[in-house]
Amino acid sequence: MRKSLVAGNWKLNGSVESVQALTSGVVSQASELDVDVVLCPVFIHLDRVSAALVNSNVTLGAQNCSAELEGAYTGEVSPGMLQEIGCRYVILGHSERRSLFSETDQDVSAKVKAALGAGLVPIICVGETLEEREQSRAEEIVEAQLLAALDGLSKDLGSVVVAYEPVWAIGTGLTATPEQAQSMHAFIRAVLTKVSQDDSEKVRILYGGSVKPENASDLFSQADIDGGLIGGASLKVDDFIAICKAAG
Ligand SMILES: O=C(CO)COP(=O)(O)O
Repeated sequence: MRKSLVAGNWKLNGSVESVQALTSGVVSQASELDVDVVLCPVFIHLDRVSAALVNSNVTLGAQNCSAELEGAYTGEVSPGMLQEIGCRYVILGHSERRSLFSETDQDVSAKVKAALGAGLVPIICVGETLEEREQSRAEEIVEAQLLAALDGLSKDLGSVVVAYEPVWAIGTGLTATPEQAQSMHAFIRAVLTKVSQDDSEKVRILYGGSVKPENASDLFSQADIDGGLIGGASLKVDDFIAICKAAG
């Protein structure tokens, strides 16, 4: 039985004040939740949020990391540094990083390996664009992204989380229907079986893309949807908690 996981990807949002308020709002309501809850602020707020999560059942994640471990890499943050300040998770391969910052499948693969090496759980994001879906290439694209990210990692499959985020559903208000999402999640699980027969059933596959309190229950009731990666709605305490409750 997979425990549900709901992660809030705060993206490039938040001031010192708003991040403190959001964190304490989530922590105060999270104690009753029977799901793994993860908050992913920007790098410079990680330390502050980490301190606020001590003695709570909420865990910390980063939105990206370097594939490099240390050295002359100006502006980078290594997975070991994230682990040291309290991160357990790191989002990798988000479509915004792929499309806006030119991250390739090879970059994602190197980051996944580095994250696992530092003891972090990578949340590996995959998803097709609208054009790719309309060309009936959604499964082909998702399979290629997934196999590249997991290349050589069959022994580590039990230590990763996958997030299916159709690019056309991110921040658009358009959500995949529960049936569309379940169909892709079942396909992803079949691809994971090719990576490791033994561990594919252990992997939590999150759905992301315009998840809201109104659509969360229908999505999370699907057999292969094990929680969500939440953008906009994770910036409002009540909406985020309602989504976490729907996953519980
Ligand atoms: O990109 C997302 C989470 O990583 C989804 O964002 P929205 O929930 O705002 O659509």
